[in-house]
Amino acid sequence: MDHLMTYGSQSMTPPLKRVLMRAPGDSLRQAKAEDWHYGAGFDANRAIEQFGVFAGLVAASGAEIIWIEDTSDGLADAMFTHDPSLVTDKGAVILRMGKSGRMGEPDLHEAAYKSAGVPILGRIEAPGVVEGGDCIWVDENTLAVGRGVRTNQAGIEQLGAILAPLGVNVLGFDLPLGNGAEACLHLMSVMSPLDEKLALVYAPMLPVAFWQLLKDHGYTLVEAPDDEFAASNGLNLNVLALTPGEVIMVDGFPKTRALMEQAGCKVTAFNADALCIPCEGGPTCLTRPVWRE
Ligand SMILES: NC(=O)NCCC[C@H](N)C(=O)O
Repeated sequence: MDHLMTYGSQSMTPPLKRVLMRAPGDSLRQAKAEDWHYGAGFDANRAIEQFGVFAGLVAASGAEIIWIEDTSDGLADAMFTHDPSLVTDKGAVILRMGKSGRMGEPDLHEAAYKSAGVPILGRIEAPGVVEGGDCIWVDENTLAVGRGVRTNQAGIEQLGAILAPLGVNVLGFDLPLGNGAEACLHLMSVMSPLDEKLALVYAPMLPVAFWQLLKDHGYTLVEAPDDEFAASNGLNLNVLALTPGEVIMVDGFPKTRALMEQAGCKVTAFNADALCIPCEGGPTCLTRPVWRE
């Protein structure tokens, strides 16, 4: 069981020990912005450089990176490894994507887990869809799941059935439509865990029952400012905890940074104006934690 213990992640802030990532390469270079809903500022070569800086920060934290290779498979969004799978203390769940261009990604994750010795606990099947960005561990027995454009009720029910034997309660919360069906809006677009009971939120878009659940669990909520949420396409809110209270954010949002620092966090920022902001995914989205402990 020894090396098999090198997975498990039912909370989102303990030290990141192992993480699944995919460096963008030719698939991103070949991507047409309009096909992928990438916005102004998209520049594949600069995005690739910025990803390199981000991966350096993750590696410097001591986390082991399991790499999925970009084999020019045309899966431009596959750098956002947070979304096609979820890892529990008993193994990985292979998800099913709500964005049609991403349907090929879960198979890449399944293959990566097989070679890394991480068991596959289950798989979301049609008509269910669930994306990892919609899943938030409120505590190790409670998984909140956003019901929206990327995740549907059938998927939430399947996930609930897969996780019930682990004693995990899966709770669905309705998301707003936001900027429309083509845009990326996950539950994690409106909340990032920073420490065990500390989270950065964009309060106006939080599902009320989810906000109540966080309060009932004793969370302190740091509220991101409207202007930086708007200016960043929501990416000021997408913050990766490397360890409790030590986080990586996208550079350029000083008010959000100061609020996290006032709440006791150590913040590192990297420039992602060609990567995260146009491609609609931040530091959490670029990582699929496989082992946190
Ligand atoms: N967890 C996340 O928020 N992932 C971001 C994914 C961005 C990607 N362009 C997408 O639309 O799926």
